Order: sequence, then C-alpha cells, then structure tokens
Amino acid sequence: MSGEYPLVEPTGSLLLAWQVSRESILLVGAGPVASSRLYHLVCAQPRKIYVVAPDDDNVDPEMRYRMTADPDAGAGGNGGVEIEWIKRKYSEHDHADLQLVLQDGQGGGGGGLGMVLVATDDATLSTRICAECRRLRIPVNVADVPPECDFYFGSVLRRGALSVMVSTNGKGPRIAARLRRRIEKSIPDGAGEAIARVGDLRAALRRVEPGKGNDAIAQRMQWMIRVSDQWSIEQLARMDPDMRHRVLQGWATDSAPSYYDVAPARINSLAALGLRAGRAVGLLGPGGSCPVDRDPDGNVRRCPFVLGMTGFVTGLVTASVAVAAWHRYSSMSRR
Ligand SMILES: C[C@@]1(CC(=O)O)c2cc3[nH]c(cc4nc(cc5[nH]c(cc(n2)[C@H]1CCC(=O)O)[C@@](C)(CC(=O)O)[C@@H]5CCC(=O)O)C(CC(=O)O)=C4CCC(=O)O)c(CCC(=O)O)c3CC(=O)O
Ligand SMILES: NC(=O)C1=CN([C@@H]2O[C@H](COP(=O)(O)OP(=O)(O)OC[C@H]3O[C@@H](n4cnc5c(N)ncnc54)[C@H](O)[C@@H]3O)[C@@H](O)[C@H]2O)C=CC1
Repeated sequence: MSGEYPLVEPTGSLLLAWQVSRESILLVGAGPVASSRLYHLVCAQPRKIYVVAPDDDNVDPEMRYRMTADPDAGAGGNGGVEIEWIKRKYSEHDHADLQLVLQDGQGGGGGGLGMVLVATDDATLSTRICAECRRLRIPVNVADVPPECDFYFGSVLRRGALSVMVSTNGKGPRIAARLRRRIEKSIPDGAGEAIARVGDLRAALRRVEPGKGNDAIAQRMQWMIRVSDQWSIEQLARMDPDMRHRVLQGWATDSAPSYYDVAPARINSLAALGLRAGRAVGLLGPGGSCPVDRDPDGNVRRCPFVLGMTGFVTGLVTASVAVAAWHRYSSMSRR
C-alpha cells in the first residue's frame, strides 16, 4: 500500500513562488552577489527596493546600471520597479536603515518590509543585521551564511512567466547551476510564449464565465484541462487573438477545439496535405489517425507496434524455453 505514495525527502526547504508586489525589500551591499540578488528582485516586481551601499568603486556595473536606470527603461533596466539607493554604509548601531524601510513600507497600503538580503563582505555586520531581523520577525538571507538564512536562493532560469528554480538545499550550489543549465536545454522553444497565451485564454474564459461558485469553477477547470491537453507547447505559442476567440466559442457548445480546428485555413490545408501524404505511404491508419498514440507534444502514449512486438517476442521466448525443456526431458527419459 505505502509503495503507492511518494517517499518523503527530508530536504528542509519549502519551494514557493512568494508574491512580493505589496512588499518593500531591503538589500545591503552592491558587489556582484548583491547585483545578482537585485536582478532576481526586479524580476519579482516588489513594491519598492531599498539598497544600502556606499557609492564607490565596489559597486557592480550591472547593479549601478539598474539602480540608476530611468523608470521607463523597461525590461532592460529596473523593470519599472522603484529602487531607492541609500548611498552610505549600513548603520549597524541603530539599524536606522531597517527602521526607515519598515516605516515607509507600512504606509500607502503597502504590505510592509517583506525581506532583507545581505550581501556584504563584512561578517560581523551580517550577523548583527540577521539578529535584528529575527527580533523583528522579518525573513532574512545572508549570502553564503546558511545559519543566517531564513530562506536560500537557488539557481533560476526564466522564460517569460516560466521560472524554474533548482535548489540543492545548501548542499551543492555549483551543481545546482549545472543542473539548471541542463534543464534549460530541455525546455521547448516557445514555452514562455505558450504560457503567456494560456494566461490570455484563462483570462478571456473568466470574462465569458465570471462565476465564482463551485460549479462555475469546476466547469472552467474541466474545460481548460480538455483544451490544454489537446495543444502542444508549440501550438499554444501560436494561439493569436483570432484563434483564441474561436477556441472560446467551444465553451458555449461544451467542446474543446484543437489547434487544427481553429488554425488559419492555410495551416489546415497543409495539415490535410500531410495527412493525405501520410496515408499514401501507409504511415497512417485508414481514418488518418496514426496507429501510434502520442500526446500533443509528440510523446508516445501507446504504440501498438511496440506492444505487438513485445507480445510476439515474449511468446517466442516462452515457446523456445518450453521446446528446449521438452527436448531435454525426452532425451533424459530415453536414456
Ligand atoms: C545556502 C546558500 C545560501 C544563499 O546564499 O542563499 C548558499 C551558500 C553557500 N554558497 C557557497 C559557495 C558558492 N555559491 C555559489 C553559487 C551560488 N550559490 C547559490 C545559492 C546558495 N549558496 C544557497 C544554497 C543554494 C542551493 O541550495 O543549491 C546560487 C545557487 C544562487 C544565488 O546565490 O543566487 C548561486 C549559483 C547561481 C547560478 O549560477 O545559477 C558558488 C559557485 C560560483 O560562484 O560559481 C560557490 C562556490 C563553490 C562552492 O563552494 O560550492 C558557500 C561556500 C562558502 C565557503 O566555502 O565559505 C556557501 C555556504 C555554505 O555552503 O556553507
Ligand atoms: N551565494 C552566492 O552566490 C555567493 C556568495 N558570496 C558571498 O557574498 C558576499 C558578497 O560577495 P561579493 O558581492 O563578491 O562582495 P564584494 O566585496 O564585491 O562587495 C561587497 C559589497 O558590500 C558593500 N558593503 C561593505 N560594507 C558595507 C556596509 N557596512 N554597509 C553597506 N554596504 C557595505 C561594499 O561596498 C560592496 O558593495 C561575500 O560574503 C561572499 O562570500 C560569494 C560568492 C557566491
């Protein structure tokens, strides 16, 4: 019985996608490590980022660029996130910077100070900031000091709204980066675009059926599952507003249109040509359906040839063993 359920991996970490849009974040330091932290922060789009670090030669060039970028610089700069650079050393005696961010975060409907990240080369300072954060119950990460981390960073890859984080739970950060690069290669082109298009479809569906009751939610979910499972990642990436409109028409008739039901006529005629050619060379079954059952991403779900061959080979082996045993038995009984 217990074998049916996943084994417990006692990793000690809970991987979540923390929503920071209402929170302010304090980052101390401006070297290469702080710079990498800042990049992940602007991607996360918090309410505001405060950076405390002296304006000197130790400031990482990418970090300086993001901190001084025009708010309209868009994705290339600060991603539209407000960054306030407090150009001095962190005041470790009164924690004035922490207090400032705390007070600012509480006003204006903000969710307060969400987290503190420390990336300096001063271990004593880090320990003091960590102690103060824990007293104030603010989650803190001190780069490279696991006992002073309430959460760890991981190796992250991003493709649009898709983020994948590899965590080794503090055991091997460089291996995490290597595995992340491998995973990166296995992600299909257009995955980010496909996710964006699914997001558009789900938002449009909610406009057609805005119900908040359990029945409406269950219906929306069932329909979305049926549609999502029919489209490959590449096909989803190509769902333009016109195709989306036609997919949504399936909602009214409780049908789940496939890519070929809604794709422009040109693509459909190419698909029909492909089907005819496939049938002509005998690759496809009479109805045009391939005898090998694949999911929309091309993974084989069921292959009659393989099943048939496996059965044939198993039968052959069993028969040979039986014949050999019979021969042995009969030659022994003759002796
Ligand atoms: C616990 C954690 C806390 C945290 O910092 O959040 C932590 C801790 C420590 N890192 C150390 C060293 C190195 N860290 C890196 C790189 C990264 N470290 C990252 C995260 C984390 N590092 C968290 C756990 C992550 C996990 O669970 O997998 C990554 C993934 C994310 C990021 O930081 O953004 C980023 C790769 C990003 C990318 O490239 O994609 C390299 C490699 C390099 O620089 O090329 C080295 C040198 C090689 C080596 O030592 O292995 C040391 C030893 C210091 C010493 O020896 O004194 C400690 C302390 C200790 O282990 O005790
Ligand atoms: N987790 C990770 O990925 C890694 C973490 N690290 C660790 O991260 C820390 C930072 O590394 P780097 O960026 O390479 O360091 P760095 O020495 O290049 O930069 C340190 C920064 O902290 C600032 N700073 C120093 N004292 C300060 C104070 N009192 N107040 C405000 N800012 C102050 C400096 O002005 C500088 O901008 C180090 O402890 C390092 O061991 C290093 C490599 C990888």
